[in-house]
Amino acid sequence: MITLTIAGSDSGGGAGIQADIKTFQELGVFGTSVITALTAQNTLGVHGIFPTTVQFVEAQLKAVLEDFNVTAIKTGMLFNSEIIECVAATLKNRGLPLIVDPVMIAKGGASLLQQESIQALKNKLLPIATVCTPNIPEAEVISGRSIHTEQELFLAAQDIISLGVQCVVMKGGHLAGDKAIDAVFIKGEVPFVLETNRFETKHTHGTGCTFSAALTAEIAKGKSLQEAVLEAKKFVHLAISNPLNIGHGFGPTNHFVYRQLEGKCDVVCH
Ligand SMILES: Nc1ncnc2c1ncn2[C@@H]1O[C@H](COP(=O)(O)OP(=O)(O)OP(=O)(O)O)[C@@H](O)[C@H]1O
Ligand SMILES: Cc1ncc(COP(=O)(O)O)c(N)n1
Repeated sequence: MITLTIAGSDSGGGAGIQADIKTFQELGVFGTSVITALTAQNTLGVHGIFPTTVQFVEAQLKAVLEDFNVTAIKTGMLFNSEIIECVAATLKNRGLPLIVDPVMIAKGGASLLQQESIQALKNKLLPIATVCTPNIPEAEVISGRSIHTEQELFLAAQDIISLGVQCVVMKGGHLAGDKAIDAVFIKGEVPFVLETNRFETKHTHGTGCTFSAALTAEIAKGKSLQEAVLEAKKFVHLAISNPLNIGHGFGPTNHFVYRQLEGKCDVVCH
């Protein structure tokens, strides 16, 4: 199986392209990449961003797609509307599963998507996406709705589905409480929730990238959306709850442990 990630490079290795490729590797799929920006980044923050030109994003896309039989694609940091439009135009009509992680702001506060690009994300990329995996602040920006109640969460998910997405995973990692709860909405099906204990740690750099990369790998292997989100939740939970404790700030998660523990992890699904 061959997967493609279209995202930014994280020199610190915890998020972005590096997190995606490590996750692909651990889940037994071959990862290819299109780099949309270089970031000078470590566990203390983003110290600089050097975006790729749209021409070179296009060249990378062409090189990968011409040669490899890619089975699933994910996007992460896309940085500007030119890059979003180029990615959308290239992937349109290819009929490949597309997982869009609508990365907007890094945990340390750096902007990874220019404000004026939200419209391109909504109008060009999400209409061709299979799955969208926003956290709550990202879901609020996309839906234009503030989310404080279950009803508002449901309505925001419906708004995103109405853009053309088949499945929305609302990630609850940033919410308070002793559980880490994600709500899964699949078009035409009853929504469900995936729940684990919340692990108390500051080492959650790249959790969203890791989750969406695991989801992409499982979809590439032919799993159903339900099976793929469950496996991705297990992967990210094990990665968070077995921290590596590296770096001086908000450290990366542990991409090795899933295979060591043969994916054994308690996730409640209801
Ligand atoms: N402390 C935690 N313990 C257990 N699971 C967690 C914790 N924090 C996040 N998760 C899980 O990690 C996954 C990613 O969620 P999160 O909300 O952190 O995404 P994100 O905000 O997009 O991440 P990022 O900040 O890396 O972009 C979800 O399945 C979420 O429930
Ligand atoms: C290149 C890149 N992509 C994504 C993130 C988001 O991850 P986080 O929110 O954990 O900082 C990041 N920091 N850098």
